[in-house]
Amino acid sequence: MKKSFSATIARFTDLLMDAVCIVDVDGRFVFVSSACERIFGYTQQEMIGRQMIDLVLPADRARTLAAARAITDGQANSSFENRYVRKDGQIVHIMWSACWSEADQLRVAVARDVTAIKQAEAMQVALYAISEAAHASDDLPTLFQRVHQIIGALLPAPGFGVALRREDGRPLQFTYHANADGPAPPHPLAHLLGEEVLRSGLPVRISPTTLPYLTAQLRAAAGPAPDCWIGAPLATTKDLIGVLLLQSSGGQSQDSYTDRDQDLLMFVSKQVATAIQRKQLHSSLRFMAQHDELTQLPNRRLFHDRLEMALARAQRHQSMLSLLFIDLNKFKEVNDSFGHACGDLLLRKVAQRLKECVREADTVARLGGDEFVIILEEMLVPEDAAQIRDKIHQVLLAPILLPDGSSLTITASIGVAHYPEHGSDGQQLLRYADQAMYGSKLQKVD
Ligand SMILES: Nc1nc2c(ncn2[C@@H]2O[C@H](COP(=O)(O)OP(=O)(O)OP(=O)(O)O)[C@@H](O)[C@H]2O)c(=O)[nH]1
Repeated sequence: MKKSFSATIARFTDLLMDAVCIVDVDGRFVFVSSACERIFGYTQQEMIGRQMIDLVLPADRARTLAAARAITDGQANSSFENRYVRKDGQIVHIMWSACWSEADQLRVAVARDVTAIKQAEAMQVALYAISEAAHASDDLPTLFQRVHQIIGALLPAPGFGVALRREDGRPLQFTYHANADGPAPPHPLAHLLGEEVLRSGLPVRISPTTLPYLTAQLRAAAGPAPDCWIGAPLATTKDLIGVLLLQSSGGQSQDSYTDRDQDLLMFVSKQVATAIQRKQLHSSLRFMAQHDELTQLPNRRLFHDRLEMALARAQRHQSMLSLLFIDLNKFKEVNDSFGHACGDLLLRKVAQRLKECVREADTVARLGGDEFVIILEEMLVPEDAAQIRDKIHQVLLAPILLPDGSSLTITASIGVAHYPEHGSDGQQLLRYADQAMYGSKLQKVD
Protein backbone atom coordinates (compact mmCIF):
# COMPACT_ATOMS: atom_id res chain seq x y z
CA MET A 1 0.00 0.00 0.00
CA LYS A 2 1.23 3.49 -0.88
CA LYS A 3 2.56 5.43 2.12
CA SER A 4 0.54 8.61 1.43
CA PHE A 5 -2.72 6.66 1.09
CA SER A 6 -2.10 4.87 4.34
CA ALA A 7 -1.28 8.10 6.17
CA THR A 8 -4.44 9.83 4.96
CA ILE A 9 -6.65 6.91 5.88
CA ALA A 10 -5.03 6.66 9.30
CA ARG A 11 -5.63 10.33 10.12
CA PHE A 12 -9.39 10.07 9.70
CA THR A 13 -10.07 6.48 10.64
CA ASP A 14 -8.41 6.86 14.03
CA LEU A 15 -11.32 9.14 14.94
CA LEU A 16 -13.87 6.36 14.45
CA MET A 17 -15.36 4.21 17.21
CA ASP A 18 -15.45 1.34 14.70
CA ALA A 19 -12.18 -0.17 13.48
CA VAL A 20 -11.00 -0.03 9.91
CA CYS A 21 -9.02 -3.06 8.76
CA ILE A 22 -7.37 -3.46 5.39
CA VAL A 23 -6.29 -6.90 4.28
CA ASP A 24 -4.25 -7.92 1.22
CA VAL A 25 -5.01 -10.74 -1.21
CA ASP A 26 -3.20 -13.19 1.05
CA GLY A 27 -5.42 -12.26 3.98
CA ARG A 28 -2.78 -10.29 5.92
CA PHE A 29 -3.55 -7.07 7.74
CA VAL A 30 -1.78 -4.21 5.98
CA PHE A 31 -3.53 -1.46 7.88
CA VAL A 32 -5.63 -1.26 11.04
CA SER A 33 -7.00 1.87 12.69
CA SER A 34 -6.35 2.58 16.36
CA ALA A 35 -9.83 1.36 17.46
CA CYS A 36 -8.52 -2.15 16.72
CA GLU A 37 -6.57 -2.12 19.94
CA ARG A 38 -9.73 -1.49 21.96
CA ILE A 39 -11.69 -4.15 20.09
CA PHE A 40 -9.11 -6.90 19.56
CA GLY A 41 -6.67 -6.13 22.36
CA TYR A 42 -3.63 -6.08 20.02
CA THR A 43 -1.68 -2.94 19.14
CA GLN A 44 -1.67 -1.82 15.52
CA GLN A 45 1.95 -2.98 15.22
CA GLU A 46 1.01 -6.40 16.58
CA MET A 47 -1.78 -6.82 14.05
CA ILE A 48 -0.14 -5.58 10.88
CA GLY A 49 1.39 -8.46 8.95
CA ARG A 50 -0.68 -11.10 10.77
CA GLN A 51 -3.12 -13.40 9.01
CA MET A 52 -6.62 -12.12 9.72
CA ILE A 53 -7.97 -15.68 9.96
CA ASP A 54 -5.65 -16.56 12.84
CA LEU A 55 -7.50 -14.14 15.10
CA VAL A 56 -10.93 -15.52 14.21
CA LEU A 57 -12.54 -17.99 16.65
CA PRO A 58 -11.80 -21.45 15.15
CA ALA A 59 -15.53 -22.32 14.95
CA ASP A 60 -16.14 -19.29 12.71
CA ARG A 61 -13.13 -19.64 10.40
CA ALA A 62 -14.65 -21.61 7.51
CA ARG A 63 -17.58 -19.25 6.98
CA THR A 64 -15.29 -16.22 7.47
CA LEU A 65 -13.03 -17.43 4.65
CA ALA A 66 -16.08 -18.06 2.45
CA ALA A 67 -17.36 -14.52 3.13
CA ALA A 68 -13.88 -13.07 2.43
CA ARG A 69 -13.76 -14.92 -0.92
CA ALA A 70 -17.18 -13.56 -1.89
CA ILE A 71 -16.03 -10.00 -1.09
CA THR A 72 -12.84 -10.48 -3.10
CA ASP A 73 -15.08 -11.66 -5.97
CA GLY A 74 -16.79 -8.29 -5.83
CA GLN A 75 -19.83 -8.95 -3.61
CA ALA A 76 -19.76 -6.19 -0.98
CA ASN A 77 -21.11 -7.33 2.38
CA SER A 78 -22.46 -4.96 5.04
CA SER A 79 -23.74 -7.29 7.73
CA PHE A 80 -21.42 -10.25 8.12
CA GLU A 81 -20.95 -11.31 11.74
CA ASN A 82 -18.27 -13.48 13.29
CA ARG A 83 -16.29 -13.87 16.51
CA TYR A 84 -12.66 -13.02 17.22
CA VAL A 85 -10.45 -14.08 20.10
CA ARG A 86 -8.98 -11.03 21.79
CA LYS A 87 -5.38 -10.99 22.96
CA ASP A 88 -6.62 -11.57 26.55
CA GLY A 89 -8.52 -14.69 25.40
CA GLN A 90 -11.99 -13.11 25.57
CA ILE A 91 -14.35 -13.54 22.64
CA VAL A 92 -15.63 -10.48 20.79
CA HIS A 93 -18.59 -10.43 18.41
CA ILE A 94 -17.89 -8.34 15.31
CA MET A 95 -20.25 -7.02 12.68
CA TRP A 96 -18.43 -6.33 9.39
CA SER A 97 -19.05 -4.03 6.50
CA ALA A 98 -16.55 -4.79 3.72
CA CYS A 99 -15.74 -4.32 0.04
CA TRP A 100 -12.95 -5.18 -2.37
CA SER A 101 -10.80 -2.44 -3.91
CA GLU A 102 -9.79 -3.75 -7.33
CA ALA A 103 -7.42 -0.85 -7.93
CA ASP A 104 -5.51 -1.42 -4.66
CA GLN A 105 -6.02 -5.20 -4.61
CA LEU A 106 -7.10 -4.82 -1.01
CA ARG A 107 -10.13 -5.78 1.07
CA VAL A 108 -11.31 -2.82 3.11
CA ALA A 109 -13.50 -3.63 6.09
CA VAL A 110 -15.08 -1.77 9.00
CA ALA A 111 -15.48 -3.74 12.23
CA ARG A 112 -18.09 -2.90 14.83
CA ASP A 113 -17.88 -4.52 18.26
CA VAL A 114 -21.40 -5.86 18.93
CA THR A 115 -20.40 -8.02 21.90
CA ALA A 116 -22.50 -6.08 24.41
CA ILE A 117 -25.60 -6.34 22.20
CA LYS A 118 -24.99 -10.04 21.62
CA GLN A 119 -24.56 -10.63 25.34
CA ALA A 120 -27.73 -8.72 26.17
CA GLU A 121 -29.60 -10.80 23.60
CA ALA A 122 -28.08 -14.03 24.91
CA MET A 123 -29.00 -13.02 28.46
CA GLN A 124 -32.61 -12.36 27.46
CA VAL A 125 -32.75 -15.76 25.81
CA ALA A 126 -31.19 -17.37 28.90
CA LEU A 127 -33.62 -15.71 31.31
CA TYR A 128 -36.57 -16.79 29.22
CA ALA A 129 -35.15 -20.32 28.97
CA ILE A 130 -34.65 -20.52 32.77
CA SER A 131 -38.20 -19.47 33.37
CA GLU A 132 -39.42 -22.05 30.81
CA ALA A 133 -37.24 -24.72 32.41
CA ALA A 134 -38.70 -23.95 35.84
CA HIS A 135 -42.15 -24.72 34.47
CA ALA A 136 -41.17 -27.72 32.39
CA SER A 137 -38.88 -29.60 34.84
CA ASP A 138 -40.49 -32.07 37.20
CA ASP A 139 -37.74 -31.91 39.80
CA LEU A 140 -34.71 -29.88 40.81
CA PRO A 141 -32.00 -32.12 39.25
CA THR A 142 -33.80 -31.89 35.88
CA LEU A 143 -34.09 -28.13 36.27
CA PHE A 144 -30.37 -27.84 37.10
CA GLN A 145 -29.35 -29.97 34.15
CA ARG A 146 -31.24 -27.56 31.90
CA VAL A 147 -29.78 -24.51 33.69
CA HIS A 148 -26.32 -26.02 33.12
CA GLN A 149 -27.01 -26.09 29.35
CA ILE A 150 -28.41 -22.55 29.42
CA ILE A 151 -25.47 -21.07 31.35
CA GLY A 152 -23.05 -23.13 29.23
CA ALA A 153 -24.28 -21.18 26.20
CA LEU A 154 -23.30 -17.91 27.93
CA LEU A 155 -20.08 -18.73 29.76
CA PRO A 156 -17.43 -21.46 29.83
CA ALA A 157 -19.04 -24.03 32.12
CA PRO A 158 -17.79 -27.57 31.54
CA GLY A 159 -18.07 -28.00 35.30
CA PHE A 160 -21.28 -26.89 36.94
CA GLY A 161 -22.87 -27.45 40.30
CA VAL A 162 -25.77 -26.31 42.44
CA ALA A 163 -25.59 -26.75 46.19
CA LEU A 164 -28.49 -25.91 48.46
CA ARG A 165 -28.39 -24.78 52.04
CA ARG A 166 -29.86 -27.21 54.55
CA GLU A 167 -32.28 -26.18 57.25
CA ASP A 168 -30.34 -27.90 60.03
CA GLY A 169 -27.04 -26.10 59.39
CA ARG A 170 -25.26 -29.17 58.01
CA PRO A 171 -22.85 -28.58 55.07
CA LEU A 172 -24.27 -27.57 51.69
CA GLN A 173 -25.99 -30.31 49.77
CA PHE A 174 -25.00 -30.68 46.12
CA THR A 175 -28.28 -31.33 44.32
CA TYR A 176 -26.52 -31.30 40.96
CA HIS A 177 -22.91 -31.54 39.90
CA ALA A 178 -21.46 -32.32 36.48
CA ASN A 179 -18.20 -32.02 34.63
CA ALA A 180 -17.57 -32.09 30.87
CA ASP A 181 -18.33 -35.84 30.79
CA GLY A 182 -21.68 -35.57 32.59
CA PRO A 183 -22.87 -35.97 36.17
CA ALA A 184 -19.97 -36.43 38.59
CA PRO A 185 -19.38 -36.12 42.34
CA PRO A 186 -18.42 -32.59 43.38
CA HIS A 187 -14.72 -31.71 43.52
CA PRO A 188 -13.50 -31.21 47.14
CA LEU A 189 -12.79 -27.57 46.25
CA ALA A 190 -16.46 -27.14 45.30
CA HIS A 191 -17.51 -27.75 48.91
CA LEU A 192 -15.03 -25.22 50.29
CA LEU A 193 -15.87 -22.62 47.66
CA GLY A 194 -19.60 -23.13 48.25
CA GLU A 195 -19.22 -22.65 52.00
CA GLU A 196 -17.14 -19.50 51.45
CA VAL A 197 -19.76 -17.99 49.12
CA LEU A 198 -22.47 -18.84 51.62
CA ARG A 199 -20.48 -17.35 54.50
CA SER A 200 -19.71 -14.09 52.68
CA GLY A 201 -22.91 -13.83 50.63
CA LEU A 202 -20.68 -12.60 47.77
CA PRO A 203 -19.37 -14.16 44.57
CA VAL A 204 -15.94 -15.76 44.85
CA ARG A 205 -13.60 -16.39 41.92
CA ILE A 206 -10.72 -18.84 41.97
CA SER A 207 -8.05 -18.47 39.31
CA PRO A 208 -4.28 -18.09 39.15
CA THR A 209 -4.75 -14.30 39.32
CA THR A 210 -7.15 -14.26 42.30
CA LEU A 211 -5.13 -16.72 44.43
CA PRO A 212 -3.51 -14.02 46.60
CA TYR A 213 -6.94 -12.65 47.60
CA LEU A 214 -8.49 -15.97 48.66
CA THR A 215 -8.80 -17.28 52.21
CA ALA A 216 -5.81 -19.37 53.32
CA GLN A 217 -7.97 -22.51 53.32
CA LEU A 218 -9.21 -21.97 49.76
CA ARG A 219 -5.72 -21.06 48.57
CA ALA A 220 -4.26 -24.23 50.06
CA ALA A 221 -7.00 -26.39 48.54
CA ALA A 222 -6.73 -24.70 45.13
CA GLY A 223 -2.97 -25.31 44.80
CA PRO A 224 -0.56 -23.21 42.71
CA ALA A 225 -2.22 -23.72 39.28
CA PRO A 226 -5.90 -24.12 39.91
CA ASP A 227 -8.79 -24.52 37.49
CA CYS A 228 -10.91 -21.39 37.24
CA TRP A 229 -14.08 -21.31 39.33
CA ILE A 230 -16.82 -18.84 40.07
CA GLY A 231 -19.17 -19.37 42.96
CA ALA A 232 -22.26 -17.16 42.95
CA PRO A 233 -24.77 -16.93 45.78
CA LEU A 234 -28.29 -18.09 45.02
CA ALA A 235 -30.22 -15.32 46.70
CA THR A 236 -33.94 -14.67 46.67
CA THR A 237 -35.37 -11.38 47.88
CA LYS A 238 -35.29 -12.73 51.44
CA ASP A 239 -32.89 -15.66 51.74
CA LEU A 240 -29.57 -17.05 50.66
CA ILE A 241 -30.72 -20.51 49.59
CA GLY A 242 -27.52 -21.95 48.11
CA VAL A 243 -24.65 -21.54 45.71
CA LEU A 244 -24.15 -21.93 42.00
CA LEU A 245 -20.67 -22.97 40.81
CA LEU A 246 -18.94 -22.86 37.44
CA GLN A 247 -15.62 -24.54 36.74
CA SER A 248 -13.40 -24.24 33.71
CA SER A 249 -9.87 -25.52 33.17
CA GLY A 250 -8.67 -22.07 32.10
CA GLY A 251 -5.20 -23.00 30.93
CA GLN A 252 -1.73 -21.62 31.65
CA SER A 253 -2.09 -18.60 33.87
CA GLN A 254 -5.24 -17.30 32.19
CA ASP A 255 -8.43 -16.51 34.00
CA SER A 256 -11.44 -18.07 32.24
CA TYR A 257 -13.81 -15.62 33.85
CA THR A 258 -13.88 -11.82 33.74
CA ASP A 259 -15.62 -9.30 35.98
CA ARG A 260 -18.30 -9.07 33.31
CA ASP A 261 -18.81 -12.86 33.41
CA GLN A 262 -19.17 -12.64 37.17
CA ASP A 263 -21.79 -9.88 36.88
CA LEU A 264 -23.62 -11.90 34.29
CA LEU A 265 -23.59 -14.99 36.49
CA MET A 266 -24.84 -12.98 39.46
CA PHE A 267 -27.75 -11.74 37.37
CA VAL A 268 -28.57 -15.21 36.06
CA SER A 269 -28.21 -16.79 39.51
CA LYS A 270 -30.96 -14.49 40.83
CA GLN A 271 -33.32 -15.93 38.23
CA VAL A 272 -32.17 -19.45 39.08
CA ALA A 273 -32.77 -18.81 42.79
CA THR A 274 -36.30 -17.60 42.05
CA ALA A 275 -36.91 -20.66 39.86
CA ILE A 276 -35.65 -22.98 42.64
CA GLN A 277 -37.83 -21.29 45.21
CA ARG A 278 -40.87 -21.59 42.98
CA LYS A 279 -40.13 -25.27 42.39
CA GLN A 280 -39.59 -25.93 46.11
CA LEU A 281 -42.81 -24.16 46.99
CA HIS A 282 -44.65 -26.15 44.37
CA SER A 283 -43.18 -29.43 45.67
CA SER A 284 -44.00 -28.61 49.25
CA LEU A 285 -47.58 -27.64 48.33
CA ARG A 286 -47.91 -30.89 46.40
CA PHE A 287 -46.47 -32.84 49.33
CA MET A 288 -48.90 -31.15 51.71
CA ALA A 289 -51.83 -31.96 49.44
CA GLN A 290 -50.85 -35.63 49.29
CA HIS A 291 -49.62 -36.35 52.80
CA ASP A 292 -50.98 -36.44 56.28
CA GLU A 293 -49.63 -33.54 58.30
CA LEU A 294 -49.23 -35.45 61.58
CA THR A 295 -47.45 -38.59 60.39
CA GLN A 296 -46.16 -37.40 56.97
CA LEU A 297 -47.60 -40.62 55.51
CA PRO A 298 -49.49 -40.57 52.19
CA ASN A 299 -53.08 -39.44 52.82
CA ARG A 300 -56.30 -41.03 51.61
CA ARG A 301 -56.08 -39.32 48.22
CA LEU A 302 -52.54 -40.42 47.46
CA PHE A 303 -53.33 -43.89 48.82
CA HIS A 304 -56.16 -44.28 46.26
CA ASP A 305 -53.86 -43.11 43.44
CA ARG A 306 -51.15 -45.53 44.52
CA LEU A 307 -53.66 -48.37 44.84
CA GLU A 308 -54.95 -47.75 41.32
CA MET A 309 -51.41 -47.74 39.94
CA ALA A 310 -50.44 -50.85 41.91
CA LEU A 311 -53.54 -52.68 40.66
CA ALA A 312 -52.76 -51.72 37.06
CA ARG A 313 -49.24 -53.09 37.51
CA ALA A 314 -50.50 -56.28 39.12
CA GLN A 315 -52.95 -56.77 36.23
CA ARG A 316 -50.22 -56.21 33.68
CA HIS A 317 -47.77 -58.58 35.33
CA GLN A 318 -50.47 -60.96 36.51
CA SER A 319 -49.01 -60.69 39.99
CA MET A 320 -50.57 -60.67 43.43
CA LEU A 321 -51.15 -57.63 45.64
CA SER A 322 -52.27 -57.42 49.25
CA LEU A 323 -53.98 -54.73 51.23
CA LEU A 324 -53.72 -54.47 55.02
CA PHE A 325 -56.33 -52.41 56.90
CA ILE A 326 -55.08 -51.47 60.38
CA ASP A 327 -57.20 -49.89 63.10
CA LEU A 328 -55.78 -49.24 66.56
CA ASN A 329 -57.66 -50.72 69.50
CA LYS A 330 -58.99 -48.47 72.22
CA PHE A 331 -57.07 -45.51 70.92
CA LYS A 332 -59.75 -43.18 72.25
CA GLU A 333 -58.68 -44.23 75.77
CA VAL A 334 -55.15 -43.00 75.06
CA ASN A 335 -56.50 -39.57 74.20
CA ASP A 336 -58.83 -39.57 77.17
CA SER A 337 -56.25 -40.77 79.71
CA PHE A 338 -53.01 -39.21 78.51
CA GLY A 339 -54.19 -36.25 76.45
CA HIS A 340 -54.44 -35.50 72.74
CA ALA A 341 -50.73 -34.65 72.43
CA CYS A 342 -49.79 -38.15 73.65
CA GLY A 343 -52.34 -39.57 71.19
CA ASP A 344 -50.56 -37.66 68.43
CA LEU A 345 -47.18 -38.92 69.53
CA LEU A 346 -48.48 -42.48 69.53
CA LEU A 347 -49.89 -42.08 66.00
CA ARG A 348 -46.52 -40.82 64.77
CA LYS A 349 -44.70 -43.69 66.45
CA VAL A 350 -47.12 -46.25 65.00
CA ALA A 351 -46.63 -44.75 61.52
CA GLN A 352 -42.87 -45.09 61.89
CA ARG A 353 -43.10 -48.69 63.08
CA LEU A 354 -45.47 -49.64 60.26
CA LYS A 355 -43.00 -48.30 57.71
CA GLU A 356 -40.24 -50.35 59.30
CA CYS A 357 -42.29 -53.52 58.71
CA VAL A 358 -42.44 -53.16 54.92
CA ARG A 359 -40.19 -52.52 51.95
CA GLU A 360 -39.38 -49.03 50.66
CA ALA A 361 -41.54 -49.58 47.58
CA ASP A 362 -44.66 -50.52 49.59
CA THR A 363 -47.13 -47.82 50.57
CA VAL A 364 -48.10 -47.13 54.17
CA ALA A 365 -50.88 -44.53 54.33
CA ARG A 366 -53.04 -42.98 57.01
CA LEU A 367 -56.72 -42.88 56.05
CA GLY A 368 -57.58 -40.70 59.06
CA GLY A 369 -58.01 -41.02 62.86
CA ASP A 370 -56.39 -44.27 63.97
CA GLU A 371 -56.84 -46.04 60.62
CA PHE A 372 -53.85 -47.01 58.46
CA VAL A 373 -53.57 -49.04 55.26
CA ILE A 374 -50.64 -50.79 53.61
CA ILE A 375 -50.31 -51.79 49.97
CA LEU A 376 -47.96 -54.75 49.53
CA GLU A 377 -46.89 -55.23 45.95
CA GLU A 378 -45.49 -58.28 44.23
CA MET A 379 -46.67 -60.64 46.93
CA LEU A 380 -45.74 -64.16 46.02
CA VAL A 381 -48.20 -65.96 48.30
CA PRO A 382 -50.89 -64.81 50.80
CA GLU A 383 -48.69 -66.13 53.62
CA ASP A 384 -46.23 -63.28 52.94
CA ALA A 385 -48.93 -60.75 53.85
CA ALA A 386 -49.85 -62.80 56.91
CA GLN A 387 -46.24 -62.66 58.00
CA ILE A 388 -46.16 -58.89 57.73
CA ARG A 389 -49.45 -58.66 59.64
CA ASP A 390 -47.90 -60.75 62.44
CA LYS A 391 -44.77 -58.61 62.39
CA ILE A 392 -46.91 -55.48 62.84
CA HIS A 393 -48.65 -57.01 65.87
CA GLN A 394 -45.22 -57.82 67.21
CA VAL A 395 -43.62 -54.37 66.74
CA LEU A 396 -46.64 -52.60 68.21
CA LEU A 397 -46.16 -54.52 71.45
CA ALA A 398 -43.03 -52.54 72.28
CA PRO A 399 -43.89 -49.80 74.81
CA ILE A 400 -44.01 -46.24 73.56
CA LEU A 401 -42.20 -43.77 75.79
CA LEU A 402 -44.08 -40.61 76.74
CA PRO A 403 -42.43 -37.23 77.46
CA ASP A 404 -43.12 -37.57 81.20
CA GLY A 405 -41.09 -40.80 81.35
CA SER A 406 -44.08 -43.13 81.52
CA SER A 407 -44.93 -45.50 78.69
CA LEU A 408 -47.93 -47.06 77.03
CA THR A 409 -48.66 -49.88 74.64
CA ILE A 410 -51.23 -50.20 71.90
CA THR A 411 -52.61 -53.05 69.87
CA ALA A 412 -54.27 -53.07 66.49
CA SER A 413 -56.86 -55.03 64.53
CA ILE A 414 -55.70 -55.89 61.04
CA GLY A 415 -57.73 -57.10 58.07
CA VAL A 416 -56.08 -58.44 54.91
CA ALA A 417 -57.40 -58.57 51.34
CA HIS A 418 -55.64 -60.08 48.32
CA TYR A 419 -55.89 -59.16 44.69
CA PRO A 420 -57.33 -60.84 42.66
CA GLU A 421 -58.84 -63.26 45.21
CA HIS A 422 -60.93 -60.72 47.18
CA GLY A 423 -61.68 -58.09 44.59
CA SER A 424 -60.72 -56.83 41.17
CA ASP A 425 -60.77 -53.11 41.99
CA GLY A 426 -59.60 -50.84 44.79
CA GLN A 427 -63.01 -50.30 46.34
CA GLN A 428 -63.79 -54.00 46.60
CA LEU A 429 -60.39 -54.74 48.11
CA LEU A 430 -60.62 -51.92 50.64
CA ARG A 431 -64.12 -52.96 51.68
CA TYR A 432 -62.99 -56.56 52.10
CA ALA A 433 -59.94 -55.59 54.17
CA ASP A 434 -62.07 -53.22 56.31
CA GLN A 435 -64.60 -55.96 57.02
CA ALA A 436 -61.82 -58.43 57.81
CA MET A 437 -60.36 -55.88 60.24
CA TYR A 438 -63.75 -55.38 61.83
CA GLY A 439 -64.19 -59.16 62.19
CA SER A 440 -60.82 -59.36 63.90
CA LYS A 441 -61.72 -56.47 66.23
CA LEU A 442 -64.98 -58.14 67.26
CA GLN A 443 -63.11 -61.32 68.07
CA LYS A 444 -60.71 -59.40 70.28
CA VAL A 445 -63.55 -57.57 72.09
CA ASP A 446 -65.36 -60.86 72.65
N1 LIG B 1 -54.63 -37.64 69.17
C1 LIG B 1 -55.36 -37.77 68.06
N2 LIG B 1 -56.53 -38.37 68.10
C2 LIG B 1 -57.24 -38.50 66.97
C3 LIG B 1 -56.78 -37.99 65.75
N3 LIG B 1 -57.69 -38.28 64.79
C4 LIG B 1 -58.68 -38.93 65.41
N4 LIG B 1 -58.41 -39.10 66.72
C5 LIG B 1 -59.20 -39.75 67.76
O1 LIG B 1 -59.06 -41.15 67.53
C6 LIG B 1 -60.18 -41.80 68.10
C7 LIG B 1 -60.62 -42.86 67.09
O2 LIG B 1 -61.85 -43.36 67.43
P1 LIG B 1 -62.15 -44.89 67.57
O3 LIG B 1 -61.52 -45.65 66.45
O4 LIG B 1 -63.63 -45.06 67.76
O5 LIG B 1 -61.43 -45.22 68.91
P2 LIG B 1 -60.95 -46.58 69.52
O6 LIG B 1 -60.87 -46.32 70.96
O7 LIG B 1 -59.70 -47.00 68.86
O8 LIG B 1 -62.08 -47.63 69.19
P3 LIG B 1 -61.88 -49.11 68.74
O9 LIG B 1 -61.26 -49.06 67.38
O10 LIG B 1 -63.26 -49.68 68.72
O11 LIG B 1 -60.99 -49.80 69.71
C8 LIG B 1 -61.21 -40.69 68.38
O12 LIG B 1 -61.24 -40.43 69.75
C9 LIG B 1 -60.66 -39.47 67.67
O13 LIG B 1 -60.96 -38.25 68.34
C10 LIG B 1 -55.52 -37.33 65.74
O14 LIG B 1 -55.05 -36.86 64.73
N5 LIG B 1 -54.87 -37.24 66.91
